[in-house]
Amino acid sequence: MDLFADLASKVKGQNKTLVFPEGEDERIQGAAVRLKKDGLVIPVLLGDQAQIEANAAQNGFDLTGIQIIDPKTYPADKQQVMLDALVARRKGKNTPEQAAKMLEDVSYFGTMLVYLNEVDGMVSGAVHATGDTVRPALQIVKTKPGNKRISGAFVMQKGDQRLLFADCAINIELDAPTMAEVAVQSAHTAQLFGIDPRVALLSFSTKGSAKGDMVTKVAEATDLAHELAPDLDLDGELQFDAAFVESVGAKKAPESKVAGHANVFVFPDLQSGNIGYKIAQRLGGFEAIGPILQGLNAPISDLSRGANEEDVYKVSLVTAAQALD
Ligand SMILES: CC(C)(COP(=O)(O)OP(=O)(O)OC[C@H]1O[C@@H](n2cnc3c(N)ncnc32)[C@H](O)[C@@H]1OP(=O)(O)O)[C@@H](O)C(=O)NCCC(=O)NCCS
Ligand SMILES: CC(=O)OP(=O)(O)O
Repeated sequence: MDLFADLASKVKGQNKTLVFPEGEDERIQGAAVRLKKDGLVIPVLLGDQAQIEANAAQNGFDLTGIQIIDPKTYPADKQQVMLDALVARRKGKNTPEQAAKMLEDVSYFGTMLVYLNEVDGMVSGAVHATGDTVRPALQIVKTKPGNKRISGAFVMQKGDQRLLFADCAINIELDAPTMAEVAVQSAHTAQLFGIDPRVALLSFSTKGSAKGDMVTKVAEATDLAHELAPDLDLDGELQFDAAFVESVGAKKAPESKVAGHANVFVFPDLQSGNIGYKIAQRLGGFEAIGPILQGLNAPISDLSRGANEEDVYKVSLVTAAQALD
């Protein structure tokens, strides 16, 4: 079954509520209207109510039945609960005055709605940069038990081909333990999307063909990932061609079970990960779904600012499906 048909059948009728802190945006409004109409998600638009309604009217969207939360008119008792919870969560790190200021930012307000279980999840980032979207989640929701760092993956899809790339969104520099953790998280995410994971830890070197600290890091990360998940099909350090192309894998890493057959690609830093997924998307014709946040303790998803309405719709389906777990 098609990936999104599968996700849609899982979330349909489950009444998962997602907050969209960029409620004024046309792409968000268009996706919200469709998600509601299709019975897949209960959308909540967060933002300036008058602006949301004016933009919807201008763009021809009927928001009847879609809840709008305007922080300015949010009930005073609920505002107080939110502030108290944020102050308690950020104790020792932010003052009450700073917490009150943080709540003026819709990304923090939306994240607190998730944290307080007012909604099941959040989708944002069509307007805000990734750092501003995910920082509140890192500070408030934090990592799932057993995870030290969160990371961001993309499911890359073209025809029947489905691959997973990570970390393309979060960790700017990865040390070996973080890269190992991303490898294991990515294998888990791949399984959620019907990919039987064969994980390659990428480098500009294959099995010692080049030397240097960068290469050593990836080799160490591979050993650590093996320790974390001994049963996983996983190998490194591999160049992309050795990981992906069977004939090249056979030449460069003949002993490897993964080389030439990898479908989960773990990049050694964010420069290569973010550039890599955008090249596959814009030159390679792959659809890029994500970034899907891995290791976070609640379903919160970032979008690329280059996202269109369809991307918002699809990332919302992924987020609603994560909320079923
Ligand atoms: C994710 C990011 C915003 C965090 O940066 P930051 O706010 O400077 O991070 P800080 O080191 O100040 O940490 C802020 C909090 O987040 C936590 N944190 C940061 N990175 C984390 C990670 N990968 N996993 C889990 N927690 C993390 C810190 O522990 C800290 O928590 P605390 O305040 O409770 O102590 C930053 O790494 C970033 O900008 N990454 C690149 C995003 C990007 O532009 N991607 C490309 C487009 S998708
Ligand atoms: C994921 C990503 O690259 O996001 P943006 O395009 O918003 O920077």
